[in-house]
Amino acid sequence: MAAETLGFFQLVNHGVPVDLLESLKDAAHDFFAQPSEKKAVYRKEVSPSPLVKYGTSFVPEKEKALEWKDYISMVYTNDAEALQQWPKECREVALEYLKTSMSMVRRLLEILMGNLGVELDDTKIDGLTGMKMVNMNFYPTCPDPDLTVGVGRHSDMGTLTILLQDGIGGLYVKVAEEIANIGKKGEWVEIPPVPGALVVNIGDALQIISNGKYKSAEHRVRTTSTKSRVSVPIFTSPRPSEKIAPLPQAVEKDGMACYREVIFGDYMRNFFGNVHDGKKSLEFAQINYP
Ligand SMILES: O=C(O)CCC(=O)C(=O)O
Ligand SMILES: [Fe+2]
Repeated sequence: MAAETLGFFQLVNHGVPVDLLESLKDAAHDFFAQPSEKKAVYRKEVSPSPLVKYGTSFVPEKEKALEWKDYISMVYTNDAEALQQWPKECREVALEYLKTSMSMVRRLLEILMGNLGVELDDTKIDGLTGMKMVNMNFYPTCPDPDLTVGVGRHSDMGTLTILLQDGIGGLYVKVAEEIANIGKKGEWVEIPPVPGALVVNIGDALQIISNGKYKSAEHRVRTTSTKSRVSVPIFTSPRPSEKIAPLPQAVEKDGMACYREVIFGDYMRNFFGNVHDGKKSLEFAQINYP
């Protein structure tokens, strides 16, 4: 199963209308096509809303070279605040996308958790996906793609990420070294754009909670010189106040816990406090037995 190996898969029967996906890509282009002054009002230092942040790269203060991308991120609290505070160029489609995707996220988690012997209820769903955020990424055309990266190697921090990409391509996932039963070990494979599909990938929180049964996916994005690219991820994760740890069912089966209990807010601070460096983020929670 892809969740135990690659950590990435694509879905076509996701229940999110295909014309909504088209509208989302248009909305992303509309937002980023605005003059810089219009977008800059959402820079984190000045944003009128604590839910909305516009920026470039991942941790610009720490990076030696910035990633070739801009993004807008929109945190979900409730419908009313989203419709009031998210940028008007994209608020309606982004909210509809989030809401229609969440039933798919729930179904996926029912299956993934079910495999670990855990039955999902509303409280558990809320523990795993209490924090939700829709981002829009914009990768401008780049005169010399060999000299830049769109997004550096990383895994996502949370539980599941749902990603809409357009037809340009350039998203790569690394086939983990530990995987014995599939070819291309350690190689980067492209996640090809499939019309109407959504990409799903596993984040660090789900790796920790499953005691490593589900692997967060290391991925990166290359730039292109021909056309700008947009992508629209939904990040779901535990809330910062949530404590996360390997499930007792998984630990019992494996005979030991591979990760310690962490407060997710501490995990986030470490994640956002360092530049992208593959799956190094997980070391924060890893237990190293002598
Ligand atoms: O643009 C993409 O396809 C992926 C972006 C990504 O990995 C991220 O925003 O975490
Ligand atoms: Fe990512």
